[in-house]
Amino acid sequence: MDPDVVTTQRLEMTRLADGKKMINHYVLDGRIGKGQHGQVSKCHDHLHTNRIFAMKAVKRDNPKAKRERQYKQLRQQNLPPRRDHVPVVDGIRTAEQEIRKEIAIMKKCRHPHVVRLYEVIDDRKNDTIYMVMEYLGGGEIHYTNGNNQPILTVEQTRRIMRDAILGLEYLHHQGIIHRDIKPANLIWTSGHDRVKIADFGTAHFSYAQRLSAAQSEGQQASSSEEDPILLNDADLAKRAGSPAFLAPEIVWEYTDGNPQPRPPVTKAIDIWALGVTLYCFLFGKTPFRPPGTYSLSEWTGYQCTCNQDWRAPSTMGYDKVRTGGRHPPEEEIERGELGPVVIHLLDHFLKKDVVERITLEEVKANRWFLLDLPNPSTWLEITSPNPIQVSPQETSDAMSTLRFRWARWGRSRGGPTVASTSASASGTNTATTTGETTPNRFTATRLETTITPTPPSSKSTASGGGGGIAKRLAALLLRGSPSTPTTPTSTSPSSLQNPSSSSHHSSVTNILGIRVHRSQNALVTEKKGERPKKAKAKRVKLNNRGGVVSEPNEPHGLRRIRSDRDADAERERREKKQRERERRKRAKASASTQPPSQQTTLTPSAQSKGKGKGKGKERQRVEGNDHARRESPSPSTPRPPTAPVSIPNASSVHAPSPSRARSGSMRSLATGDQRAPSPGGKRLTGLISTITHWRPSSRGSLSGSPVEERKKEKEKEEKRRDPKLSSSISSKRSGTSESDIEFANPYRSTEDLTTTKMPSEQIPRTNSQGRPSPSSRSSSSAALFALRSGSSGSRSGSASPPVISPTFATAVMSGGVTDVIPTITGISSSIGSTSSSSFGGLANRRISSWDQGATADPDSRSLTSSYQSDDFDDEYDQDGLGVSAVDYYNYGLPTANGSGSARPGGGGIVFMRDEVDANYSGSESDGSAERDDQGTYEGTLESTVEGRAGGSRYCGSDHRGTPNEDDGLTFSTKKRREGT
Ligand SMILES: Nc1ncnc2c1ncn2[C@@H]1O[C@H](COP(=O)(O)OP(=O)(O)OP(=O)(O)O)[C@@H](O)[C@H]1O
Repeated sequence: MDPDVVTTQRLEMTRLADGKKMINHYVLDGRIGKGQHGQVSKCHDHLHTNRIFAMKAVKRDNPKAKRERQYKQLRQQNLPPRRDHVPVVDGIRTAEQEIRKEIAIMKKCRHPHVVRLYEVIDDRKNDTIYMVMEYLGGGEIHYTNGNNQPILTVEQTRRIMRDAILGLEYLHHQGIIHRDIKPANLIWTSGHDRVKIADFGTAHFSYAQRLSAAQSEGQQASSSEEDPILLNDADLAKRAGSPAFLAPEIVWEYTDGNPQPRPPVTKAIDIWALGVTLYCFLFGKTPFRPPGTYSLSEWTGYQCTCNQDWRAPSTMGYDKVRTGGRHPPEEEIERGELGPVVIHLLDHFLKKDVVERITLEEVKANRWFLLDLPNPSTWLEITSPNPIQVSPQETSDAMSTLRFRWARWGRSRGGPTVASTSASASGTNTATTTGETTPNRFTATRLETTITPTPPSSKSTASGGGGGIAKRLAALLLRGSPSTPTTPTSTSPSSLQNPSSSSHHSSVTNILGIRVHRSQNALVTEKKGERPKKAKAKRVKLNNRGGVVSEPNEPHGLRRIRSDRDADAERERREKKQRERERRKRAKASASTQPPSQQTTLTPSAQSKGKGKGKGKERQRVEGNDHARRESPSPSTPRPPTAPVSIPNASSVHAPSPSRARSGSMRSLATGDQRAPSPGGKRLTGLISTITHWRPSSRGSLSGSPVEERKKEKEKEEKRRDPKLSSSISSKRSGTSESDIEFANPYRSTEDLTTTKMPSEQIPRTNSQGRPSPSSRSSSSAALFALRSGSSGSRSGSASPPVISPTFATAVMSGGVTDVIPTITGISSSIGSTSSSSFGGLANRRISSWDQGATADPDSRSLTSSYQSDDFDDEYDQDGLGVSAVDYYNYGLPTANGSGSARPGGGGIVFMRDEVDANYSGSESDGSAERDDQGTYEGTLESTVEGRAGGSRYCGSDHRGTPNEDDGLTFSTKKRREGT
């Protein structure tokens, strides 16, 4: 309900000196239209003469409407013919009832393509009700020259139709069925730059539809008290509208043979009417009339509507575009020839079978409608009244829930900037074990922006809401008919590097949903509690190996959030690991006798020291690049052996990222570069889902590797020292431990899912020090998080916050949205690295596919195996906050200059990223790279985000919630730990 609609119960009528009539403060400037229910006058505010309105005056007891009702009763006896554009209204309703219904419906509407109601002057002492509306100076759309020839070009038709579709989509989303869509009710604005839907005299409010739409939004449908005069859905079957535009299901009784049962009357009647309108625009006449007739009886018209096919003249539009006939050849449609494509679309508009009729979603995605749009996917998303959402129920079996709040990351870190985020994007994941830069092997695709045809025979749901998830996804992912498949295009380098570019936003906007996943490209971590000196030594060591050192200002340090699932399993793993660790300690003690040359390392890792689980988490402080540079590797420093990895078809597969840090790894959120401040600092709520599921399979994957060799040596040593222990080890090894599991390489079987090869120029380079660029330090668990603000997104205003969309995740994983995350290396890589394997898994709602993605590739296995399951930073965990920073990317309408985005209170996408301190050498001071990271991490988690948007485009926040006045968005996380 538009709260801005004023109801005035006092009417004052004044005659001004110039003879003009003034109603309250509105001075009438003359009549601009007259309809069945009343007349419409132009008027202006007498105090503000530049404020112009349209005032519709409707008599409570409208004699004309009364006559019309009587006339209708006569018509039912098939008596006199009538004009086919004059509305008919079945049912005995008084004029006052009609006008009240119209007012009630208009009060609900606030949309750029729906005429807006400002004020209702309803004085009970007066027999007329006045509706003050926005003034549309362009008048109603004329489409014929009076000789049944079109006067609109095909291009003009498309633009008009696009506006009408948006308006109608909005109405349907509100539960409103217009029932009288026709050219005369589509009115131009003064500049003829926009068309709006008017005349809600016969509109119908469908409780069922509203309910459906509301449910999809997680909102409460308005109560009947709020909508006292709205119709029962049974009224829909009554004939209302203009005869030539009535759908077959409304006049179903005219169908030859009178088939049973009667088809349902739904919002599809508006789509039919829109199809008839389209036909009118294209051909200058209505479609269902016998050839050669200019006027026809209602009965004849209905007969035609129900039983005859429409004809397609050879040309359409004022510009006489060739149509290809009623049934144009398939090849021409597939080729995208304008005429055939439009006829094809019209064919789907005018399906007599309501089930076969096209839906508005499909219409919107039709390539003809998208033709001149600079960015169709953006347009589709931002014009959608119903963003993709998945109910909590839909995700519950895959995820558990954690809530977290936005808080400011304010510790030793400087204010993170988008620039730094951007800078990091050009980097890469780095295989620190080899000391060489490993290119990001992610393949990036973007959602297609080329035009694809409408899916030809999608079913129309009878009373569906604004948009089903599946349909939305289908539209977003496929957006086209099978005959003209979507062609993924590789993301351009620029789109990957510039988050604020328009292309970036264009794709971002195409995805509303939440996807958080854990990447496997963590490199090395620092251990909590480790003394700075040691950390420094580690960094040096890593540098010497060509590793990457984290910057202290790394803004994306979102710490890991513990899943509340698999607690038992996790506990078990911890215990197991503890045992393992103790054993290693012993082994290490014995290994210290070995000459350093024998102590080969593959993956830098660090061994926990002196602390138990939980509290024993170690975290290495990151001190920054400059520091690291000072400690650049000396030429004499030997490089560690290269990990024996081989990646089949490495250039095209989505290689999982290099290894994650074992401990102290953090998760960060990175969102879009800009976000328009939410008005008034509205709270933002959302849900982040994190899928964490790792089976490092390290032993299996590292078979034959130096690490494995080293382990074997250690075990031998242990065996020598402690035969009992070693026997247990060997017996354990003989079993099928998780880490022994060999995973099939999914890339071979899912090559079709890998998309475009990453352009060589995007392959990250090492920096001048021979290290990978700083950006590669951080790996990412990418989280795409749709933030919504305002009433629908606010905690108070919405029954359900935006939720994760597994289907959306699929879109992400399929690479379709990679270009929305151009600058965050980890994110890009993590998405890219898992896209092929995760696609199928997520499509089937199987999160384990993620795990496969992480482990299937030999490279990833060796690297991800360094990831530790219990890598929480206790220092942070104590306060239960797990998120350390967030970057916040807005999506939405590009601003006028095309750079930023301006969607106040709109959405955003959050990328959750695990910070990986790549300088974590993992080696001890003695040079050994101890791997105590052979465990697995499995689990899923889902976090609810609530944020507060203030003003700045980016802000970090202290993970403990310390607000920063300068920051526009703060967040924190409440996470649950388990198993400690
Ligand atoms: N907001 C407006 N701005 C400008 N002109 C308008 C506006 N609303 C209506 N009109 C004009 O007034 C005419 C009649 O308005 P409207 O269709 O609302 O009346 P009606 O009595 O409901 O008509 P109908 O007979 O189609 O039911 C329209 O055809 C249009 O030309």
